Amino acid sequence: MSRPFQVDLTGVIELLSRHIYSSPRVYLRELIQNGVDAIRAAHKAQLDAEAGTTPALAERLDTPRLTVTPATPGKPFTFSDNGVGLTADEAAELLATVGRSSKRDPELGFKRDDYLGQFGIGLLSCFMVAPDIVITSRSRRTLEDGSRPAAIEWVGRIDGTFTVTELPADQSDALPYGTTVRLTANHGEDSLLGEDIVAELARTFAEFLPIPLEVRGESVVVLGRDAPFLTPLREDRSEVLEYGAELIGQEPLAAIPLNVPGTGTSGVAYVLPYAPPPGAAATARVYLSRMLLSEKIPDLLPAWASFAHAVVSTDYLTPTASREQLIANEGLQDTQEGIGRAITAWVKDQAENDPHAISELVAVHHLSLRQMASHYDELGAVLIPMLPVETSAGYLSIEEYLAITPHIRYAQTLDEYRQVASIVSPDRPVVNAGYTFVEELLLRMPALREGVTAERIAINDELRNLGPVPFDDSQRVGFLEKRATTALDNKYLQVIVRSFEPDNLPGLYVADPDVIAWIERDKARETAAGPWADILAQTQDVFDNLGRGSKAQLCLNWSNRAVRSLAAVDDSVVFTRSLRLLYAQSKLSGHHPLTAADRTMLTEALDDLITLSIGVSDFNFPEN
Ligand SMILES: Nc1ncnc2c1ncn2[C@@H]1O[C@H](COP(=O)(O)OP(=O)(O)OP(=O)(O)O)[C@@H](O)[C@H]1O
Repeated sequence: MSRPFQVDLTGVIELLSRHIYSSPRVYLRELIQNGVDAIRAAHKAQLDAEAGTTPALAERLDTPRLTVTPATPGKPFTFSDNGVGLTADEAAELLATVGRSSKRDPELGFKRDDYLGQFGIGLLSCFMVAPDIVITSRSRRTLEDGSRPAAIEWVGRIDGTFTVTELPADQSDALPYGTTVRLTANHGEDSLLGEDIVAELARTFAEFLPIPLEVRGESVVVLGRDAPFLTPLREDRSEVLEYGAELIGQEPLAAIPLNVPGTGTSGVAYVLPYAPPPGAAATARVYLSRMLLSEKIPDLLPAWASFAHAVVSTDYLTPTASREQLIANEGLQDTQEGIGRAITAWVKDQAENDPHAISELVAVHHLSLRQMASHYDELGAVLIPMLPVETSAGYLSIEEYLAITPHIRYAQTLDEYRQVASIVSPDRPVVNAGYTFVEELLLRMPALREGVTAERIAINDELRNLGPVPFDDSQRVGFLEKRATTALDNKYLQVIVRSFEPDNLPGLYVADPDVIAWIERDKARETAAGPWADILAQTQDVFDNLGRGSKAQLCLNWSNRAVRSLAAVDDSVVFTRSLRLLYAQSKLSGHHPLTAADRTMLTEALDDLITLSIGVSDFNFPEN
C-alpha cells in the first residue's frame, strides 16, 4: 500500500530560514506578494464570471487595496488584502500543503505569468517571525449551487498542526471580502513586526507596487508611486536622474533607457559618475512586476558593464525559490544580450553625436569601455580611437598616437614596456599593451583605418636600433665591453655599449621574456637534484629553442658621463665596484627585481666605495 510522505514542519522552517531565505525579513515580502496575487486572482475571477465560465462573484473588486498594521503592545501585526479570499476547502488544501500553489498551471505545472508566487512555500516564512499564523478570509466567489461560502478562520502552528473553522453567518457577513493574516511574535522577539521595521520593509519592497499599500502606523502612509525608471523616455528626465542620484549617492553621468520586450523587462542603466573598483561586478536592482526582488542581481548586465548600475522591472524572468536571485535560463541570457545592445547603441550614439558627453565617459570609464569595445565590432571604428593608452610619449588616445605615426608599436607585457619605454625615440613611441584588452584593440586598428599597421616590438631589436658609438671611440668602447663583462663575472650577462638618449641614464638591463625564462630554467637545472633534475632536463629539451644560451644584456650608455669616466678608471677595485653599482641601478630603473646575490653585491659595492671615498687607505680590498 503506498503511503503519503510526512512533512516535519519545524525541519522545513529551519531549511527555509537557514538555507533559502537570506533573512526573516522576507516574511513581509511574501505577504505582500500573496496579497497582490489574491487581487490579481479576483480580477481574473471577475473576467471568468463575465465570460460566463464561472458563477457571478459575490462582489466585484473595484478598488484594490493592501493594508499593513504593525504590531503594538497587546495588538498583533496584521496584513490584509481585498482580493479573491479563500473558502474553507481552499484554505485547508492550499494554506497547509507545503509545495501546493494555486498559481501554477494545473496541467503543465508551470508558473502562470500573471502571478508572482509559484512554489507554495511563501506563507511558511511567517513562521520565522511568529509561532502561529492566524488567517481570516471571506471569499468573493459564489459556489456552483449559487450559495455564498462562509468566511473562515485558519490557524497554522509551528508544531505542524492547523485548524479551519467556518465562521457563523453574522460574523461572516461582517467581514470584508479578502484575507487578513495576523501574527503575534514570541515575547521579546517582536521587533520585526513593529512599526520601524515594517515601515522600512514595506517601502523597500512595495515603493513602486501598482497596487497601493497602506501602512497604518502612528501615521498612515500610502506606498505605490510611479516608478521613475519605467518612464525614462519622458521629455523631462529630471525625475529619472534624481532617482538615480538617490540610488547611487551621486548624480549619475547619464541614464540609458533599457527595454527588452521579449521578457517584459524595462528600466534604466545609470552610468556611474566614478570609475568602479577594478574587478567590480556589474549589478542591477531588479523588480518583479514592480515588487523588489533584489538590490544586487549579478547576471542581468553583461560583465563589461560595471560602469553602470541598472534598475529594471521584469514580468517574465523567473526568480529562484528564495525570490532573491534570477534563474540562469535562456530568458535571462536574452535579456542580458538585449541590455548589452541597448548600452552599446547608446555609447555609439554618444560617440557619433555628443563629443562632450563621450569624452567625459571615456575619461571616467575607459577601462570598462576597452572591454566593451573588444566585445562589439560595431563599436570599434568610433570608440577604439578615443580610448587612452599608456605610451612612451605619455598617455595618449589612440587617435593622438596615430597623429604621431600610423605604425603602432606595442610592448606585449608591462615588463617589456618598462625596459624600453625610456629609450625609444619620441617619433616612434611604444604603447604599453600589458593591460587587458589593449593588444586586442590595437590589432584591430589596421582593419579599421587604411595605412595603419600594428606590430609587437622585440626588446633586442630596440637595442640594435640604439645609436652606435662614434668611430673614434670604438676601440675604447670595445675594451670597456670586454673588461666589464669579465668584471661582472656572470655567465648569463653580457655588457654592450651604445649611445642613446637620455644621457642621464647610465645603462639598461635588458632581457626578453624568453631569455629570462631560459636563465631561470638553467639555474634551476643546476641546483636541482634527484628526480626533479630529470624532469627539468626533459623540459629543458622541450624549451630548447626558446632563448637557449642567450644572455641578458647590460647596455651601458656612452653618452653618459659616469660611463665614460668608468672607461678611464685604471684601478680595478674602483672599476668593479662602480660597474656593479651601474648594473644594480640599471636593473632597478628597468623595474627588474634584484636577486639576493644582486643585493649582496650592491651592498658590498656601496660599502667599498664609501670606504674608498672617505680615504681609508690601510684596508685590503679583495681583488675581484
Ligand atoms: N492572501 C491570500 N489570498 C488568497 N489565497 C492565498 C493568500 N495567501 C496564500 N494563498 C493561497 O495559498 C497558496 C500557498 O501560498 P504560499 O505563499 O505558501 O505560496 P505561493 O504564493 O503559491 O508560492 P510562493 O512559495 O512562490 O510564494 C497560494 O498559492 C494561494 O492559493
